[in-house]
Amino acid sequence: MILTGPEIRNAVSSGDITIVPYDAGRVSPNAYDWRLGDTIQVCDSDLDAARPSTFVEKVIPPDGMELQPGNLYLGVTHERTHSELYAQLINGDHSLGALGVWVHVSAPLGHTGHGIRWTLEIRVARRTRIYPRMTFGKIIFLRTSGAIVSYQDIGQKYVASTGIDVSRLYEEMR
Ligand SMILES: Nc1ccn([C@H]2C[C@H](O)[C@@H](COP(=O)(O)OP(=O)(O)OP(=O)(O)O)O2)c(=O)n1
Repeated sequence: MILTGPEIRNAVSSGDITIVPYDAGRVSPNAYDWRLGDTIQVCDSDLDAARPSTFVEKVIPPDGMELQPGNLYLGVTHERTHSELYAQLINGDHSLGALGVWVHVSAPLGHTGHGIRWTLEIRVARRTRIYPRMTFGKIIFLRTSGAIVSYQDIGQKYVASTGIDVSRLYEEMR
């Protein structure tokens, strides 16, 4: 079940959801409107799932950065979110989708117990200028059913994440 905006506000007040920085004005009817962070990693070369990938990190200037179709960009959310109680899903929003911007390629889920600034897998349909701290999408919170398992207790790949994570799939493929 999806949490409504008022329920997100309550959960932030009670500590069941952490959003840092938090702005109550960014709570929408069924979501929290998150922002793009200040840095982005750029990959314009071929990738191999069995090897570490190479990205170049850049600071997004205040007057914006133009993203190119065909490149893969790893961005990061401005906000860190966490909940031991609720699962989270990250997505873009219609305003961004209507510009032809994807905020993830195939990874919407944030596990219970994982406190993160989310890694974004950004692609653009057209050359598109983006800006640091712009509103970039929505995170929704879901009530779970069954015993809660915390991501940080089961030693998964990205548990120590502090920001942008490149794929660590290659570690499984050695
Ligand atoms: N766009 C995304 C999607 C997920 N995550 C974070 C939150 C999740 O709790 C964590 C793990 O996500 P997945 O389970 O989808 O990733 P993997 O299956 O690759 O990793 P693991 O084996 O650790 O579960 O990564 C993220 O930062 N950015």
